[in-house]
Amino acid sequence: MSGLLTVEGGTPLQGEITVRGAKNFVSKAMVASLLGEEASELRNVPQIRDVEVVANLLGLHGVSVEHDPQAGVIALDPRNVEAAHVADIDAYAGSSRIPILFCGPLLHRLGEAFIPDLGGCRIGDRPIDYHLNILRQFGAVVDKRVQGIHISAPGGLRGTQIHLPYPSVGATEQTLLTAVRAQGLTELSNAAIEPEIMDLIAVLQKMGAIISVDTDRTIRIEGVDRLQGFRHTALADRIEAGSWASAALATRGDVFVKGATQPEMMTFLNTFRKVGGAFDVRADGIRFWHPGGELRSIVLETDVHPGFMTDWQQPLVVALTQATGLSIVHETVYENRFGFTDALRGMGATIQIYRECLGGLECRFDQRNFNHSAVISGPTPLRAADIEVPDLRGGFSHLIAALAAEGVSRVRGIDIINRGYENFMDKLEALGAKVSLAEAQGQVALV
Ligand SMILES: CC(=O)N[C@H]1[C@@H](OP(=O)(O)OP(=O)(O)OC[C@H]2O[C@@H](n3ccc(=O)[nH]c3=O)[C@H](O)[C@@H]2O)O[C@H](CO)[C@@H](O)[C@@H]1O
Ligand SMILES: C=C(OP(=O)(O)O)C(=O)O
Repeated sequence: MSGLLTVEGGTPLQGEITVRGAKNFVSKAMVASLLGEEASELRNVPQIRDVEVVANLLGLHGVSVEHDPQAGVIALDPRNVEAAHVADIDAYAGSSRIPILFCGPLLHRLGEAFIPDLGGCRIGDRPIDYHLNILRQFGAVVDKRVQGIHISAPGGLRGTQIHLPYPSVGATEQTLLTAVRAQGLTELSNAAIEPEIMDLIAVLQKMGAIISVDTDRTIRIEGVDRLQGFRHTALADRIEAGSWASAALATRGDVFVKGATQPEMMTFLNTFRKVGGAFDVRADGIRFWHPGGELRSIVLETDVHPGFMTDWQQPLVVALTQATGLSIVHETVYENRFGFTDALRGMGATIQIYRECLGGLECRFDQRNFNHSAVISGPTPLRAADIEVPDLRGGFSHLIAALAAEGVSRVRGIDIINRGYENFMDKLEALGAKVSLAEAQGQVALV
């Protein structure tokens, strides 16, 4: 789906949509299948670009992948894993951040790997220094090339003690996926403990791994000689659920998000309630709605789990433009995640961005030249505009703003949104949004 999206705003989103498995878990579980000596099966898999990219990368490595997108089932058979040709793999440069997580499994299976340059959202520098240091600590040899990285483990991989400078999600997953079959014990301190990581640990345990998680962010992994396949149902995508919740709030709507689950969304739900949103947790999902009256401004800091996650920040900021008073948002996870507010200002929002830390959390960006705090003054009516989607969550936020704005907006580059939001055009239609898609050739298709 490429092209231009026309959005006639001003209609509250109303109805029901379904959210399936988490983008930030499913792709990692697919990589974990490489470690098994038998086939694995993953359920509740959403039809999003990141899943497609990882399926293709696994295919290039000889994994047989059978995907039933409708049923959300993916079967992965890694029994014939082989090194992929560099040229083929390189075609995936810039496609997502997941290739870096192939290192550990491929080193165990083949003794070497080639990793293309990474993609993902440009919301900061996103270095991979933790990943490479971790791999070196396990005994890997890292050879950075002009494009991509070649990695080998001539002496095998041995368990080690790792302390993360920051509880990075990817670096924690890197450690898990490498340690489970390394020789001996690995201890990881200051680990990330996001629900998606816990679900990955559940998958690895099903495969035969021995992993314990302490309350002080220490994860211990006892390496084992072999792992089997797994059967697992992915946890729900709490980012997508939070995004639709924010869309309901910003458009004064009422959306039942089937599949959304409470435990992983506790922090979001608290914030949603403080802003003045209403929700009802049901057995099969969560209903989110604007109860009428004014929304309240809040002070918010993004943080690692169990804090308010950074990926919820961008959609919620759009709703905050409709809250009365001054809201303050301190982004402590990424140094450059407020670029999307330029377009919101163009639509009438009053948002100022600051280099200073406007919050009390310890922040790596203090006294550095990063625009990582925002002050939002509301409520301000939003007006339609022409918008270019900058990244996944920023793009969805622009879509929310267009839906809340009076008039007809034109949103370009919506393809990026497919990376993390399954069938979002169908969902918008189900919620009564007035949207139409003009394909690249200029044809307009009503949805
Ligand atoms: C595919 C996926 O799961 N993406 C999620 C994952 O990204 P990802 O795993 O890339 O995010 P990390 O948790 O690793 O990044 C957190 C912070 O650590 C820094 N860092 C990270 C690694 C490193 O080697 N060096 C370094 O400095 C990053 O620049 C960032 O400032 O977690 C993020 C934080 O919840 C989410 O926003 C992303 O949606
Ligand atoms: C930043 C995100 O993802 P990625 O790490 O895949 O870029 C996101 O999902 O908001």
